[in-house]
Amino acid sequence: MSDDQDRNRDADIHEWLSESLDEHDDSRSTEDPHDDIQHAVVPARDSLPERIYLLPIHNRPFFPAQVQPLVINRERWQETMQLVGKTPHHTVGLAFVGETASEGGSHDDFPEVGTAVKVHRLQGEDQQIQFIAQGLKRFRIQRWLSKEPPYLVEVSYPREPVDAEADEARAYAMALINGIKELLPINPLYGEELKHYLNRFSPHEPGPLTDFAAAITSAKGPDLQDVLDTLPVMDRMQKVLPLLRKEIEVAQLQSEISDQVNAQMQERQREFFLREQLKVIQRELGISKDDRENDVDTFRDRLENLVVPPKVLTRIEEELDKLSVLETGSPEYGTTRNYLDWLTSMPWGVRSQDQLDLGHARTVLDRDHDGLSDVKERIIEFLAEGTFKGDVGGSILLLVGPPGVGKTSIGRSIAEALGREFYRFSVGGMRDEAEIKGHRRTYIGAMPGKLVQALKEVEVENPVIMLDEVDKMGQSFQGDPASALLEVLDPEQNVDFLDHYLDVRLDLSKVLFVCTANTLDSIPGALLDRMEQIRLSGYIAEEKVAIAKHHLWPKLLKRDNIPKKRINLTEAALRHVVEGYAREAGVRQLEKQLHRIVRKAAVTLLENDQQSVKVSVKNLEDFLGAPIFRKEQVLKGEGVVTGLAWTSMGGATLPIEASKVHSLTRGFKLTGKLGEVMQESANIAYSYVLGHLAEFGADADFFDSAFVHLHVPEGATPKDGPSAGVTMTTALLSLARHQAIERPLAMTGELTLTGHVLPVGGIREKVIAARRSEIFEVILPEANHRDYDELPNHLKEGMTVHFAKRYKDVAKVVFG
Ligand SMILES: Nc1ncnc2c1ncn2[C@@H]1O[C@H](COP(=O)(O)OP(=O)(O)OP(=O)(O)O)[C@@H](O)[C@H]1O
Repeated sequence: MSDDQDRNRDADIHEWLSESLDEHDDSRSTEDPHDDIQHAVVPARDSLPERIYLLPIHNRPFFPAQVQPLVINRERWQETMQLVGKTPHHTVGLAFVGETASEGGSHDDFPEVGTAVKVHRLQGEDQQIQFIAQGLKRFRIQRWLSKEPPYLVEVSYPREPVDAEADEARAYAMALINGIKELLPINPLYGEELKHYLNRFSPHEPGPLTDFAAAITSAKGPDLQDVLDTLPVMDRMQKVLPLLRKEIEVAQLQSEISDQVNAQMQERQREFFLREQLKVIQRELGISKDDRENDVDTFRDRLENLVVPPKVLTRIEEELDKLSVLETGSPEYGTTRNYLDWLTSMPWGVRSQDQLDLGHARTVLDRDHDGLSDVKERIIEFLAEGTFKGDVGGSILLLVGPPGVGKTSIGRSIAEALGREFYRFSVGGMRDEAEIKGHRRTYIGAMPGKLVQALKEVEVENPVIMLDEVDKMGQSFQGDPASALLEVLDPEQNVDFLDHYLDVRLDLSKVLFVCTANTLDSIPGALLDRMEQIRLSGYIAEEKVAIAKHHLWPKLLKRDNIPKKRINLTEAALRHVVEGYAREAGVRQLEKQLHRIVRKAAVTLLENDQQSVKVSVKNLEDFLGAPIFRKEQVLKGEGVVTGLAWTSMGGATLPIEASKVHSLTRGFKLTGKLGEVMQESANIAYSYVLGHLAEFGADADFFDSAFVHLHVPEGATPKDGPSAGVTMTTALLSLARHQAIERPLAMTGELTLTGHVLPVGGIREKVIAARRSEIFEVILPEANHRDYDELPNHLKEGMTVHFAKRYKDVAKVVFG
């Protein structure tokens, strides 16, 4: 309501009040329809009028001993009250019509007996009229003068006889007073006011006392009307006393209940007070209680969207309980908080949807990788299988190959093709089982293992996790590496993987594990059995050129934010880089050399303020210096033969030199850091050649007076394996026959003492290595024929391959 409205309303009431209460003396002049009646209302002898207007009341009767504010409906009773205001005595009759009577009521609802009250402090409030009613006397309706509102009646004020022995009446009166006094302390509602009234009543005048007692009970309306109706005071007291007693009982019961409630309230207040005090103390000590609340809130919030297994949930609740009793500053608090942090950071039940779309997978793989068609095909097959199974989880892929051939990059592409998160860590350097399985929480600074860390990071249960260098793990591992890795990788075991720190079971079975290794030799058999091997064997020059052109070079330029056209690397120059500076199986070295070119070119651009720089075969050495590899590096001469080796770094050409040191004594000496197996095969070669000199066209007694030295460069690189048998034999024979091998030719194969050539591993890598060294003629064991046939065409193209069953097949190719 606006202020204006407020003021209007006040003015309204004012007008009405002044009209009704103050100016009643002039009221004769008004045109009130009840004027004639009003004239009839004249004060009774003891100032009680014989004609009074009636107001119906609904809750309970009003007693003559009461003084109480009343509220009535303005619209209905305004007129009545105006008329009352115009009377000299300001008296109105209140009569109890019952709760069910309608607001206006009908004259039938009115009882015979009511109470005349004096109207004080009349006020208007919106819909209501408020006044203070001061009870005067019982009246009995004698005659109805107006049966419509404003109701007007003629009344009498009956006598109220005591009708009893004085003592008896006094006894009742005392009982009433005592009862009222009893109520006082119990029910604060009556309080001071009541005490005040009590002083005014005396046992000698029991009528008002009885009415007052009735009025303060919460008895029902009709019971109270009965009291009002009862004129003989003795009878009335007999009716009121039980009502009062009942009131006392109720009040006592109420006070008991409220005592209990109060006690609880007090306890709560006390707790609140203590907590507040604690906060103050904690604040002073620099520990805030809010930290704990924040922590608990954070942990609970995290659980909201997770599907936490019941056992884990129980553990979390236990730990939260623990947290609530620990000092926030204490080390235990820190440990528990940390633990809860991990427990609630696991992606319980959160999985990404696999995108099993072969077309998309092919696009991703082709976009990121040149060549590797067979590898890509294997991965597509693997994904196709997953499409049928509906899930690729539970498999372990193993990418084997030399460094820098794109194993990591393939792993990433698999994750991207599937739409999964990717996480990679190396197990190569790992010393301790705890790095995989976590420390027990009892250790200071305990941490969960890598797998738990991975899941926290990726926030899903089904990422692609790449474990690098699984072949290098065993070497310095405390505990059993195979069993630790199996626990992680094996679908049978990893369903409920137990990290020592987390100490609750974790399901790793939805993870797609991709391992990488350079060789298979040091991978425990139990593990190898469960892995799907995919081999990346290294690149030939053409592939490297393509990779450099399409991937490495653009990537490097982009990384340094150099526009493509400002450094122009010719294709011929690129080929030179591949052949002269980066001959390893992978492309890391190549990438490094290209990076050098970019760096140097950038300097040239800036220093000479040039728009662009051209890198061609002519000026390549300005950027990279002299080539590291030269064609003439392939050793030649009597007793020198090129072998083919296969190491974890990929395939390699391996020159073997045999030399006659002197002719004083017969003897045989080996150098070149040869492993045991290789030394044995050297001895076999020596024995074999010694026994077959004549057969292969050499002096039968050549070795009788020859101290022979066999060396395998480079001397610092450890070498082992039987596959150089054929090569060493050929080197010795070349020495004995005094015949150098003039053409580029490489060979591999194990030799038995009886001259059989046995199959060897790594045919693919070896062929690649030969091509890289620009050797296009090779001798391979006949038993490896199939391996060679399975090679992709671009590797076989332009190659001359001889397959040898026995050594004499080799000798025939080499010496004719
Ligand atoms: N076939 C390819 N096509 C395009 N880029 C390639 C290819 N092979 C390798 N690369 C790039 O060569 C670099 C080295 O590859 P990556 O790191 O994947 O090798 P890796 O086999 O994992 O090596 P390591 O065993 O040393 O970890 C990467 O930048 C990669 O993108």
